[in-house]
Amino acid sequence: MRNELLSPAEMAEADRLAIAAGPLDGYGLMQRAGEAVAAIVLARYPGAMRVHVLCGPGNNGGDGYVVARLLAEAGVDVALWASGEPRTGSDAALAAADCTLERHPLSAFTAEAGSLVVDAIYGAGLSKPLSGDAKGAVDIVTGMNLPVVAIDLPSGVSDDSGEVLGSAFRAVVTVTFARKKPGHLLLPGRERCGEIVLADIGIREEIIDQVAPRTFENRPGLWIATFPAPAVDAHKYKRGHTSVFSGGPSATGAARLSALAAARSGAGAVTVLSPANAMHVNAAHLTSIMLRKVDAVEDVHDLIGDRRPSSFVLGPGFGIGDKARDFTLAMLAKNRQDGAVEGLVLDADGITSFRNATATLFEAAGRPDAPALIMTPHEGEFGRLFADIAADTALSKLAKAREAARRASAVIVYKGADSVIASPDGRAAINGNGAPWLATAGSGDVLAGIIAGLLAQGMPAFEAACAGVWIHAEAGSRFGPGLIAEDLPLAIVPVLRELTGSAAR
Ligand SMILES: NC(=O)C1=CN([C@@H]2O[C@H](COP(=O)(O)OP(=O)(O)OC[C@H]3O[C@@H](n4cnc5c(N)ncnc54)[C@H](O)[C@@H]3O)[C@@H](O)[C@H]2O)[C@H](O)CC1
Ligand SMILES: [K+]
Repeated sequence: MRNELLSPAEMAEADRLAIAAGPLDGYGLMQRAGEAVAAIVLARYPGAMRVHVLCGPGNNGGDGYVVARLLAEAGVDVALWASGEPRTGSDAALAAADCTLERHPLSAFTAEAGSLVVDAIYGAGLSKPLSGDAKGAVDIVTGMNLPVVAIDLPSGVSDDSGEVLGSAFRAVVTVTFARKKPGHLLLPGRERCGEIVLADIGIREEIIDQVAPRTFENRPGLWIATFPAPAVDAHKYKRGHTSVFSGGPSATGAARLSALAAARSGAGAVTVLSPANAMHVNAAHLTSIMLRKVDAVEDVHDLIGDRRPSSFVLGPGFGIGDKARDFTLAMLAKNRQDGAVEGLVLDADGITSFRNATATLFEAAGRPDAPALIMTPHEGEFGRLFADIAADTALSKLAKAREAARRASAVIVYKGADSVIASPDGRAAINGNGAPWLATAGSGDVLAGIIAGLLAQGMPAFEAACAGVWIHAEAGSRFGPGLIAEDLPLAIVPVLRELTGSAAR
């Protein structure tokens, strides 16, 4: 499955390469785009009394002129509303010339109940907040609650960031071309798109390969090739050993949630590392999961020497301070080559502990052969480590995660309803299968555990993080109402079963 997302620049490049390679020229691509949208309208709304096609001045409007012409040719009652004149010689001007329907100014737009709107005002070229006639049309359509089919993107949604510039349509269906764009998945854009239909307009796979996009929709196709399946001769340590640091006596539950999730995700052995004063509390609640006392940094070294855990989780319920920093740096100082530590998932208090010591953390993570560092900040934690990036309003969530990953030499899982996973090598993925049920206490602890469990089984850090986010979201979405974090480790099992089936194929 192809999961690439195209930035506006990459889409323009694909466009240019496709036109250069032929056989379609720019107007040919536009006609294919218009045909795809008209087919959706006819299939989905066969009974629409009237279709209002709203055309802007650019090529998005050009697609709209094609749609208006094709719908009228199919016998639909079409009203055509135009905002601005296409530039002379543009593909949009050709499309407008081929569409002989009477054109009304968008500033005079009115509609009737029972009609449908095709939004072709702005697409990839949106450059500023909607105003004037475009904003007026959004207000009327939204006020009347008319169904909208958006071409490429609902006008007002940025394809780069998913931001709503001023105001935007809320579409029932958005038809986009060649590949989805980040704005289809990032919030609030995702909510404005409705169902997204991807139409093939003749931009071939080789063209996309030439553009070599580095942004992806987070779906199994992105990482299934590295998804672990136990070998026939598996024994427990061969399936990976994950260790999870516990907090003190009154903060042990988070680590156990992580540990359970790591075990469910397939790590053959999992150990909770507990301070001496919390050993009894932890022991009372653990069965298959092992327990070991770890109070000082020497204990961390001993553990790594003796038991060779391949991945760690530090942060959930751990407490903020020197101990978190010392333990983290001790792990990052190990060499991956020795087969010692593959990686560390730093979450919650583990992240916050470095708010005034970011350079030390980033340097340790950037050392060649250091274990992989995966950080899983939500918005607040992200701002603690990357205050300047967080405050930069010119950057999308995608760009923020990417810049943070590069700076920290870490895989960053920037959590939220539209989690972004970014790798220091420049790859990034946007997650789209989340559900509000996942916003529950302890949910993040489970996510950290799943990622660490996958890491322990040899999955590369970026893929493990992507897979962890997707599996966690899928389990939560399928479970639905009533979900609490305790349910999640078991709820991932059916998801894992399906994935293991597809990995074996
Ligand atoms: N890429 C492809 O393969 C294909 C894309 N198609 C369609 O083309 C649009 C992108 O067209 P473009 O002309 O670049 O941009 P727009 O039509 O979105 O915008 C036109 C123009 O409008 C001005 N503008 C933008 N925002 C505002 C605003 N808020 N207020 C006032 N004016 C604004 C600005 O000058 C823009 O340049 C893409 O989305 C597809 O639908 C093809 O037809 C098929 C192939
Ligand atoms: K549009």
